[in-house]
Amino acid sequence: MAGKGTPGFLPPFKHFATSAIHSGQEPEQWRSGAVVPPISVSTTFKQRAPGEHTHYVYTRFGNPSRHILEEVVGTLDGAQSLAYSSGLAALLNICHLLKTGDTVICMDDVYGGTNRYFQKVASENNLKVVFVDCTKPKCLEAAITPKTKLVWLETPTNPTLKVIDIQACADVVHRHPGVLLAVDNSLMSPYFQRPLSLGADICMSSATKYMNGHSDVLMGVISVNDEDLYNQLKFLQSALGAVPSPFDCYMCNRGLKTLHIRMKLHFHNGLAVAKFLKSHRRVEKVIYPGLHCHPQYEVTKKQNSGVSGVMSFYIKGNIKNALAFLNNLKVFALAESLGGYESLAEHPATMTHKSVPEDVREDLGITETLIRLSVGLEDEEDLLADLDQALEAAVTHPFSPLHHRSSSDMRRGQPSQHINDCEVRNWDS
Ligand SMILES: Cc1ncc(COP(=O)(O)O)c(C=O)c1O
Ligand SMILES: N[C@@H](CC[Se]C[C@H](N)C(=O)O)C(=O)O
Repeated sequence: MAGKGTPGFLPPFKHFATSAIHSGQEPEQWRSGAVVPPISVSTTFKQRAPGEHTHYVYTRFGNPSRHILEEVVGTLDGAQSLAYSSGLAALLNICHLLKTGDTVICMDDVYGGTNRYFQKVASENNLKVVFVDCTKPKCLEAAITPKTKLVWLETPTNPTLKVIDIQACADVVHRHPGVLLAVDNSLMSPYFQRPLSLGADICMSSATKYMNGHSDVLMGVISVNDEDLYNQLKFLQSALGAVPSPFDCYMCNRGLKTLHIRMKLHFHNGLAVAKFLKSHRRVEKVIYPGLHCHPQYEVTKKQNSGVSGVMSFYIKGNIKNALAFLNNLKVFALAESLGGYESLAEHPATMTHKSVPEDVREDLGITETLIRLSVGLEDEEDLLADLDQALEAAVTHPFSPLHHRSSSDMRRGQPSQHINDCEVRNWDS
C-alpha cells in the first residue's frame, strides 16, 4: 500500500475534483492494477512472525479500504482524517478527548441527535455542556471559563440554518490555550467549506449526508491538522471501535468522486427553490444562507464557496397546514436525513429535533410550522411544481389522518411522462 512519501505516490493535485477522484488510489499500488480500488474484507492480516506485521494487523486498527477513504477525505479537508461508523460515533470519539469536569460550549442550534448526546449522555457522564449562540462571537467569549475544553460549532445549523463565522470564533477560542474548536461540516461538505483553513482544530462531518450523497451509507469522518491530536484520535478510533465496514468505505469513496458535481447542482436547485418559496403566497419566511435576506449572508459569502440544498421555511397557517403540505408532496419524500441525490422534506419539531426539549425548540424557532427541505438533484421545474401543488393543497385540504395519502399513492395516480430533457444549461458559447 502506498502512503505519503512512498515512491510512486501521486503528487498533491491543485484542484478538488482531481483530488477526489485520484488521491490515494494510484492503480499501481495493487497487483491487479485495478482502476477502481478493491474492497478489502479481511478482518485480520497475516504476520511475518509474532508481532511482526506488514502494514495492517486487524481491521478495527486499520483496513486498506478505510485507509484509502481516509486518504481522500484528508486531501479534501486539507488534513489527516479518520473514519467512523456514524457521525455521532465521530462526535463520541472527540468527546473522549475530554476528562470528567471539563466543560463543552455547544452552538445553541445543532442537529437533534447532537443536542441529545450532549444533554442526555455527556452531561450524565460528568461533562458540563452549555449552549450558546455562537453567531455572536462575543457571547462565545463570555461563556469560556478555565474549565472549557471544547467548543462545538455546527454551521450552517440544522435546522434553522444559522451561519457562524468560523474564523471569528477561532480567534476567540485560540486566545484560550487548551480549548479545541470543532466544527460540524455535514451541511456543507469540504467542497463548500473547509473549517480547518478557517482556524478550526477539528472538522467533523456526518458523511451519511453530502459526502456519500446517496442515502445508502451511515458514516462519520474527522479531519485534523495537528499530529498529536491525530494520534490521540487514532488511538481512540480503535480503542472505542466504532469503525465503518470496508464496503461502506468503498461506497463513500465512490460517492466522493461526484461530490463537486453534486454540490454545484444542489446549490443551483437550492437557490431556485429558495427564491420560489420566498415569493410564494403560502410561505411566511424562508431561511437559506444563499439568499440576500439571510441574516448572515455576508459571512456565508466570505467563508463559503457555495451553499448546499438544505433550507427551512415557515408555512402560513398552523400544524395542520404543515402536515398537509408534507403529505401532499410527490417528488420530495417525507423522510429524515439530508444531502442525498433525492429531495427530502421533514418536520423538525416532530421528527429530527423531537428530542430537543420543547421550550428550547420554541426559543430556537423550531415551531410547528417549520419545514426543512433537502433539495436534491432532480429537475428544477419538477421540484418547483411539486412544492407549488403541495403548498396549495395544504391550504385547501388541511391535514386530517383520514384524508392522508402517501406520496407513493400520489405517484401511482400520475400520468406517465416520457422525458427526454438532457439539457445542459450552460453551453459553451
Ligand atoms: C449536522 C449533523 N451532524 C451530525 C449528524 C449525525 O450523523 P449520523 O446520522 O451519521 O450519525 C447529523 C444527522 O444525523 C446531522 O444532521
Ligand atoms: N441528521 C439527520 C438524521 C435524522 Se434524525 C434520526 C433520528 N430520528 C434521531 O433522532 O437521531 C437529519 O435529518 O437531520
